[in-house]
Amino acid sequence: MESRPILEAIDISVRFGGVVAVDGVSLTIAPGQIYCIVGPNGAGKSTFFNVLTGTVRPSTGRILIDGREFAGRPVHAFARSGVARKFQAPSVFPTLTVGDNLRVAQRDRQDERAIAEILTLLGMAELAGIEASTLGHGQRQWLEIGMALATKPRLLLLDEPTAGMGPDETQRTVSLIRRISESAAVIVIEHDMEFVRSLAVHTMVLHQGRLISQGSFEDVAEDEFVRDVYLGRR
Ligand SMILES: Nc1ncnc2c1ncn2[C@@H]1O[C@H](COP(=O)(O)OP(=O)(O)OP(=O)(O)O)[C@@H](O)[C@H]1O
Repeated sequence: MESRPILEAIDISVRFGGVVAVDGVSLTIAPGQIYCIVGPNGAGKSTFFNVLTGTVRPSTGRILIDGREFAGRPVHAFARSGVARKFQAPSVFPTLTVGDNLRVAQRDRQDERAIAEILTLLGMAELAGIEASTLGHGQRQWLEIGMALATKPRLLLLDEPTAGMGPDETQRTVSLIRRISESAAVIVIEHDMEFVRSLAVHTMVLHQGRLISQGSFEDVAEDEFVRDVYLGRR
């Protein structure tokens, strides 16, 4: 049975002056689903994410969370409804311990059990007491994902979570995202096609603001138009 969608983005467009950054894109995501959004630079991926998290108001289109209209509502209303985001830019507090970074990120009363669960999920239970500044790049990225999880999201948006990671860390991130999807839907923007291939989920390709292809990774990778876009022929 199909679960009820958490979020529906319907025919979203975003204009910045003369630039149409997002042009009529729709997406529906239900609990447990994972989507990947790919596309060349300037395709509109980040702007679309900004719409889904409430930081950019769409010029036209509707955002429904649990069936209620959210377009134009403030970013904290999206967060309160369970939409969380890990940014590309670092947000870890380097002088705090790993555990304290997670505690700071918790919105509600401190929940030590939830912290312990997140540390286990991240594979970083042994590192709870160390200063975040001493973490390697991959561990820091995972901690940031953990900080987003500390808000107990129902929908987690990840913007290039494997940027700067080697192949092993990238594969660990694939496993981590699969485990996260047991409790939250996940949408990932990613440039690393090996990651997208491994994750093997519903993939959406944006180009010049438009959704030009979607389906399994294999479907979109074989799409002639998508190949042309990536090879710079369009
Ligand atoms: N605040 C803004 N004001 C004006 N134009 C913007 C703004 N934000 C984005 N744009 C433009 O909108 C288009 C889409 O940009 P966006 O950052 O969403 O693409 P992207 O797919 O995330 O690219 P990248 O992979 O490089 O991050 C680009 O032409 C960009 O220059």
